[in-house]
This record gives sequence, structure tokens and C-alpha cells, in this order.
Amino acid sequence: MAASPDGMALVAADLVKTYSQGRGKPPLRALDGLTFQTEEGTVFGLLGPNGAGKSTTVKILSTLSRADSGIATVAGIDVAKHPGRARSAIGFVDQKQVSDPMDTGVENLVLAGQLHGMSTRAARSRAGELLERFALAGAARRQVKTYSGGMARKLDVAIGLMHRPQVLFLDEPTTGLDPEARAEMWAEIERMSREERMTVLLTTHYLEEADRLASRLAIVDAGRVVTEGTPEQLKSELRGDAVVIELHEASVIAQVLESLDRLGGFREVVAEGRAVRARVDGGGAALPLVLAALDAEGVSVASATVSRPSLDDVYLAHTGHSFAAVHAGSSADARTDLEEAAA
Ligand SMILES: Nc1ncnc2c1ncn2[C@@H]1O[C@H](COP(=O)(O)OP(=O)(O)OP(=O)(O)O)[C@@H](O)[C@H]1O
Repeated sequence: MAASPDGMALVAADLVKTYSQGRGKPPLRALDGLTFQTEEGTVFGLLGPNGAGKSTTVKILSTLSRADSGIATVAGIDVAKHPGRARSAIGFVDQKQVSDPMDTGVENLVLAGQLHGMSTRAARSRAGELLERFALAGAARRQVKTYSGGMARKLDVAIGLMHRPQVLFLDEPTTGLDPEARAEMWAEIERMSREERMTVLLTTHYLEEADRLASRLAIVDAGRVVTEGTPEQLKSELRGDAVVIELHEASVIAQVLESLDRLGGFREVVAEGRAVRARVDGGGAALPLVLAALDAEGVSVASATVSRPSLDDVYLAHTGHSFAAVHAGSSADARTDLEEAAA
């Protein structure tokens, strides 16, 4: 399998991309020197708040958009110089359903194979293989409109795999799936990368998903990679434990911040809604002191927890906001495509 000479399946080097925002407004710098690389046969996670530049990065790497400057390669192929070759090396699974609901599962797969230049015979054989693998063989001849959400999603991934790509782009593969379907999808993604040495670029709104699947992660903010490493490395870089104090009322936040300041030793103190988060060494010993101080001041605490650093803490430390708060219920992207409109 031809990867780039240095074994990197994906390279994004100093990517810059600006979008026109319409007449009279300055262009928006969506990517500002974004850089990362991914080894062959691994799952690489891209995390970041809405608007950080993840989709723009994926669009450039998958030839759907062009960078203003910088280099992007997929399996050693420069995507700007050889988009056709790059396209045959990648599979792209969009957030939106790509299969035709009126066609059967097998019809969708065979059509996808034919669009990639496969003969009908080869496409049928590959479709059969994938239907088996995704436990969809029993539903192969049913219209996709009769499938559950999990089945339709698996079919979409199978469509992306028809032409045996070296690199698969998965944009929020489990958004909207129930826990069982999500677990099944995770197992399949793990299997693909392990057994077939397939490289997967995963963008996700679920930290748990990134933690479980990605061997390396990049956190993207304002068009740049702000930190990168294995989930374990990123977590171990954070010193101390995470303390979260939830209050019954937001009006006492200032009092809590003052108490923490007085007690000393608390770092990265952030107030969010009715909660205060902070880091402290020896959280187990520090928490009772905080609770005693707040009790003495008559501040009513709804809950208080202390935990080892999580990926959410990594995210918070690098972006200044918690992943859960940013992504609560927000994945729909309703902006108008100004770039296309301006073209
Ligand atoms: N076609 C476009 N025209 C104009 N602005 C755009 C276009 N596409 C993206 N943007 C802007 O570029 C920035 C980066 O967007 P991008 O979609 O890459 O972020 P993202 O990290 O994928 O966010 P999300 O999680 O919301 O999908 C945002 O400010 C966005 O509004």
C-alpha cells in the first residue's frame, strides 16, 4: 500500500484558508497555519469548538476545497496537484446521509463502486463483503428508508469503503446514534484501522469517542492546532486534579471564586453557568476544605467532584472553554455557503 515515503498517511502543513464574508467585510481566516500529520494505520482525532476549522481542514484534505497556501497530502499524494489520484485514495463519510433511501442497500453500494470505476461484478462482490461485515446482509435487498438510524449510518460507512480507500474521513460518525449502535460503530472503526491498516481521520463532538478511538488527537482552535498527542499524553501534561463545584444559584459564583482565591493553590479557575471548575494538587484533601469554607459562608453547593484529568480538562486548558458546554446539542450547521455564493 503506497503511503507517503515517510509513512505519513496524511499531512497538513501550514494550511491557510480564508473565506469571503461578503461585500464590505474583511475575509475570514478559517485556517491560520494549521499543521499536523498522521501515521498510516492509525485513527487521528480532530477536536475543536464550532467554527475552529475542522470541516475546512477535512474539505481541503479530501479535495473538496483548496487551501490559499500550505501543503496537504494524502497517502503521499499532493491533493492540490493531483486531486483525482488523491480522491481514489480516500473515502469520505459525511455527517449527512449519502445513501438513496428509495434504493436498497446493495443498490446503493454497487452504484458507489461504479462511480469509482469498478465493474458491476467487482462492485457486487465488494458490496456483499461489506454487507456481511457490517451485519447488513439480511437487509441488503430492503430499501434504505426502512433501515434504523444505526443501519443507515453503517451503510454510509460501507459506501465510503467500497473502493478500498487508504484513508477514511469520518465526520461525526456516531452523532444521533443510540448507545448500542454507537458501540457497534466504534468496534467497526477499531477493527478497520487495526486489521486493514486503514488510516482514519475522525472529527467528533464526543470526547469519549475520541478518547476511545483515536491513537492521537489534535485540538484545533481558531484555525490552528493548539495541542497534539496521544489522549494519555495530553491528559498527563495537566498537573493536578480537576475540581468541579456546582451551585444551586449562579449569583454566588463570585463568592466561590473569592473563597478559592483565599484558600490558595487553585489554578485554571473557570466559571461556567452555575459551575466553577479548577485544578488543584491533592484534590481529595482540598475539596473538604473548600466545602467547609463555602458552608461557613452560607453558600449552598449542589454537587462537588474531584477527578483525575480528563480530555475535557485538556480541552478546557487549551481552548478556555469546556467541550461539553460548547457542544451541548449543537452540531447542526446552518450557515450559508458564502464562498459558493461569492463564486
Ligand atoms: N463556505 C464558507 N463560507 C464562509 N465562511 C465559512 C465557510 N465555511 C466555513 N466558514 C467559516 O470558517 C470558520 C471555520 O469553519 P469550519 O466549518 O471549518 O469549522 P468547524 O471546526 O468544522 O466547525 P463545526 O464543528 O461547526 O463544523 C467558521 O468561522 C465558519 O463560519
